Amino acid sequence: MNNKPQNITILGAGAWGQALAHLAAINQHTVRLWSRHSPVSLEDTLANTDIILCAISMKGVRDVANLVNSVNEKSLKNTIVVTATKGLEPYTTYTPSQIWETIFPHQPVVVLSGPNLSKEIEQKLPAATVVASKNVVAAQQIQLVFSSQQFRVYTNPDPVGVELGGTLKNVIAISAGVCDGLHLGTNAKAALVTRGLTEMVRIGNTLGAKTETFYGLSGLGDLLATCNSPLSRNYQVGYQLANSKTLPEVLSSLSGTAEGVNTCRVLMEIAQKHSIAIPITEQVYQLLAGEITPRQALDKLMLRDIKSEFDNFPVEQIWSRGEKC
Ligand SMILES: NC(=O)C1=CN([C@@H]2O[C@H](COP(=O)(O)OP(=O)(O)OC[C@H]3O[C@@H](n4cnc5c(N)ncnc54)[C@H](OP(=O)(O)O)[C@@H]3O)[C@@H](O)[C@H]2O)C=CC1
Ligand SMILES: O=C(CO)COP(=O)(O)O
Repeated sequence: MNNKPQNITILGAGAWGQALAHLAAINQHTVRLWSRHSPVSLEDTLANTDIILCAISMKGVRDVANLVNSVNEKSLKNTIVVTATKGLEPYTTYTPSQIWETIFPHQPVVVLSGPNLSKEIEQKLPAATVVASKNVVAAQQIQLVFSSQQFRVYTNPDPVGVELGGTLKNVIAISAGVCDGLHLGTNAKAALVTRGLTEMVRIGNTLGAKTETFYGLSGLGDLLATCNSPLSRNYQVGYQLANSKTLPEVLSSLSGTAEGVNTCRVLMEIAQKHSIAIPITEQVYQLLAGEITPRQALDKLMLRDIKSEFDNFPVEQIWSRGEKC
């Protein structure tokens, strides 16, 4: 394993790109930060790079990946691509890593995702994350690059699960913001987040992710961070909608990207296609579309048909085993 300082190019100089640049610099790596407004060309920025890390918002990932491919295809032979975006592409429903893998089929692609609110990382507070790849060696290499006293990095062999955890929780974080904005209390919030995790697992399983990944840092961990912190932009969207702001008003005052807004639309397409029940996401979708009020969304969730808690574990099964208590 190569523990030498690496040349890292970070694509995207927003909140997350800058925080990751800080984390990489702790271990003496050479970091170049690029955005579409950079004075230095992408070609020059990518010269001799060992690692490309993408922290571009979902809407720009494909364009930027194509740009990287067009300017520097040959010299990227041994380069590891790391993706840190948390979103889904409309129409294709691809995750960011699937876009990178399609455009760079011969490069190792690593997903980096976890409970990582960039404002806390900028304050040098401790955090943990997950790096996941089909290429174990590449994931271990990225683990070495970023591990420090401030940032604890775990590997995971389920890149789709790790990526989807970070992406799907954004929609639930919007609903958690609504819950707090309406002052619905701790019981309601616990119920919402727990049932939200069930929705994440249902979608994740359909898209090929492992259930246990959603109970780790990149799933439950990130869900807890974003559903409980006013630093989360997605949480802020929900909180402010519950305080009578319109979506355009919220988005125009928000610093940075709230990916959950677009992810929610893509999830509705996926759920319809595969007949997956995602009641919380559905209410968030209707709320974002201005079709219902936060109170109406709450009523709809509370008055759904009563059912067993677990999809594949009906309560009748437990009772028939004599475990009723
Ligand atoms: N902030 C956080 O705490 C975390 C964020 N993330 C994820 O990282 C991603 C980026 O988030 P964050 O840095 O906060 O967002 P910001 O809005 O702060 O930054 C977004 C970056 O993406 C670039 N960008 C946006 N659209 C395009 C495009 N069409 N073409 C090229 N570049 C584009 C922006 O460039 P420009 O300035 O030119 O618009 C900017 O560099 C998101 O997917 C987010 O979910 C993941 C973990 C933590
Ligand atoms: O993904 C994040 C923390 O892990 C950042 O959340 P927001 O995009 O909601 O700010």
